[in-house]
Amino acid sequence: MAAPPSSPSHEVLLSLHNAGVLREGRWLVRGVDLSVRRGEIVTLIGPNGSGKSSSAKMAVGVLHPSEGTVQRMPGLRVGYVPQKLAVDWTLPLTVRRLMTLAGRLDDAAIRTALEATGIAHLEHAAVQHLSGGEFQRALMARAIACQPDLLVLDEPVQGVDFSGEIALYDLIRDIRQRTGCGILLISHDLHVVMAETDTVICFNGHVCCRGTPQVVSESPEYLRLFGPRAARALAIYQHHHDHVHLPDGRTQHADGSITDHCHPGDGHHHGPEDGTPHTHPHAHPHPHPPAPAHTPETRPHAR
Ligand SMILES: Nc1ncnc2c1ncn2[C@@H]1O[C@H](COP(=O)(O)OP(=O)(O)OP(=O)(O)O)[C@@H](O)[C@H]1O
Repeated sequence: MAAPPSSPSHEVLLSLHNAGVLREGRWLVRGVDLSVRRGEIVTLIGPNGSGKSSSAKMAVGVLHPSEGTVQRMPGLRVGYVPQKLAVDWTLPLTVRRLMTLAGRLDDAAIRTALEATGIAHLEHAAVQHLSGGEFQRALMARAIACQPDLLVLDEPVQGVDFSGEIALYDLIRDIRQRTGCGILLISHDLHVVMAETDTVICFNGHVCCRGTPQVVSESPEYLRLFGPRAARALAIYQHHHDHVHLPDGRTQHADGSITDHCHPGDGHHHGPEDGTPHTHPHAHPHPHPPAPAHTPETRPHAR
């Protein structure tokens, strides 16, 4: 693996060009352009059902694009933490066994990954008895054990309380720092965008907008919504877009027209979806009305 870079390199690990998935006549997501370089953290945000997981699945090859292309660096090693894992919870399963389900790993690789994720003491623990945060660490250990070039993490903080969330983001930052891998991170909560994120891409059935995160502590609105504790560790980004997502899921364009879907090629957009601000009446401090911060009770759990 390459030496850890201090900033993202120019080596592109993965890129999606105008990629989309069509199922039973419906586009799950469409018009996705994104790339991840070695050492770069790219975070996908957006509301439920906006196409983040479908895009990640295209990236790792679980879903094949119905249109567009997905290119991976030859020989790319990918570590993937899916949003859902099909595990039979009635069968005894240790952390060690969980790590080797997907393929052989030698003892040293297992130990190193467990130590890096802070759960070496849980190697022989039953997965069923792990806390939410421990389980996410076990999944992370599994993903990094093969020394991936690219880590794809689909909502890695689900089922984890606030301080656990911060600890997991610290861990992700450390992994990037130590190994220099690229990271594609998915979150549907605006407030969990990592400060270390190089690029944030906002989905809403398509790539809605993208940009660089900005420190949330500078945003009074964000502070009011999520509180100063969140602002200390996390970041937000400024973006511009040329359309409004209506509550019923339709899209109102800058020309006033309303369509069921929104796609870069549908003739309604006035600027490229490449970070260049579109013709736009106003800039939003955040991509969409943010979802309320999860409480432990409302947060979806890994199991
Ligand atoms: N295999 C599938 N077949 C049919 N529809 C699907 C399939 N997978 C996902 N969908 C639909 O595609 C849309 C996008 O789903 P996706 O899981 O990509 O969204 P997401 O942004 O990751 O959402 P969340 O934040 O809730 O995880 C959703 O409406 C979902 O119901």
